[in-house]
Amino acid sequence: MARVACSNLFPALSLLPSKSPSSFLCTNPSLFAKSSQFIGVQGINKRFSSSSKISMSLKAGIVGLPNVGKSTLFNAVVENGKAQAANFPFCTIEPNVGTVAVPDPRLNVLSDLSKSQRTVPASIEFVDIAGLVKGASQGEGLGNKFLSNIREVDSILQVVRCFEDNDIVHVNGKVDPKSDIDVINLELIFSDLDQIEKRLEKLKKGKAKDSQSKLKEEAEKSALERIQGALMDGKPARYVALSDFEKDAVKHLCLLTIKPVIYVANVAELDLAVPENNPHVKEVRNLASELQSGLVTISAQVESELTELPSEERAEYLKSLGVSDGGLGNLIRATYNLLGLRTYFTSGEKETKAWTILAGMTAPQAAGVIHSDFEKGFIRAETVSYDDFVAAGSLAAAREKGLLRSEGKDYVVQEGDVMLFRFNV
Ligand SMILES: Nc1ncnc2c1ncn2[C@@H]1O[C@H](COP(=O)(O)OP(=O)(O)OP(=O)(O)O)[C@@H](O)[C@H]1O
Ligand SMILES: [Mg+2]
Repeated sequence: MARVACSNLFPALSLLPSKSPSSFLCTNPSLFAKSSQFIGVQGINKRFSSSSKISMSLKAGIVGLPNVGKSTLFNAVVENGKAQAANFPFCTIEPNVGTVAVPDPRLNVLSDLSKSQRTVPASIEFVDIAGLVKGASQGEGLGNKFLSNIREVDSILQVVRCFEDNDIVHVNGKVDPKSDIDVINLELIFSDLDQIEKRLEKLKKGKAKDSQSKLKEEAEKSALERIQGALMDGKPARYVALSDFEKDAVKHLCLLTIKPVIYVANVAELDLAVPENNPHVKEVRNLASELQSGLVTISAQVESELTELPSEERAEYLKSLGVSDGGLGNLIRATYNLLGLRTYFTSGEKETKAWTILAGMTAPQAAGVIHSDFEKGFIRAETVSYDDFVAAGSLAAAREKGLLRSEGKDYVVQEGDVMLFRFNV
């Protein structure tokens, strides 16, 4: 997998021209960015919530029992990741946070066609969280502190130990994915139940000031009662069908079991070529599908060793294990999709860049990801699909062939669109 240095994620900032023309056709958004306001990919979170009223942070939390390989995975996935990873439980206490570039082969194709000076991938954040043990919701191990770290992420990557190694301590004495998954899920359920109980107590007092708040409180109460029922049956909150209004009403609780999950089967290097030969992996696959969640098989150990090798030796090492790719790229992309994220591109001589949006965002909202002025002054978007861009060879050629569409403010941006925004400032 081609890895991209994280320093690429934060483009050099340039100043807005002091006298801006009233209408721009923007091929290079960073040219029009004010240095104090345009803060690269990381700034996206803020802009979504302020200008588009879409609350989004792009965090995926790495969760699991102690000593299963979470920090090892974090170090492999985050460029220059420096989390302490060692063979003893509760090695991690404070969470480690790092930015991860999302690999996307389309970027280099566009960049080559546009002869771009630089290429900037989309990114997400990974958070390496302390290990969880049975009883955490009652304060065992690192207990509630750990659970509050999970509350802050948007999706969960649950690392499940599938490698046998007598030298690596397993907190419950043996490798048993079903029991490990049950422990984690139960603790998350207990924590949610506790929170819901307290909240329902408060809601009973019914302190809503106006009819709108009253309606919202009623929706919250009804949703929480249904979720409580599911949790009592051992089912996560994400199983409960909620209307958009109800989802919004319960959002402030940041319930742990409402977050989407990917199970990460952490295997020994010898299992990487045919993971299904490992019965533990089969077990995790079955459980993941029962729990309506994704599965990615990876060897955190191999991935971390790969980062230590010079790039020319990496392919050789993977070949010796019978694979061409370790699966880290798959994990990052799966996480990106799990977060409900989509990509559109801008591509010109200066740069080709992948921009992150939420599925369903309109053209002005997508423009607002680049700069809030683009959203406020949005006029039209010139758009071509990735495939049409590649077939035509350039934006100019796509325009000549009539493949470039002029879209208005209601246009819902599609995955892989290559876009130019026309706007007033
Ligand atoms: N696939 C694997 N095969 C063999 N050993 C592994 C594998 N993955 C991780 N390990 C080893 O497991 C040990 C624990 O790893 P790590 O510190 O990453 O766990 P952790 O889940 O972060 O633990 P904690 O919860 O205590 O912070 C390390 O010695 C690491 O080298
Ligand atoms: Mg750790």
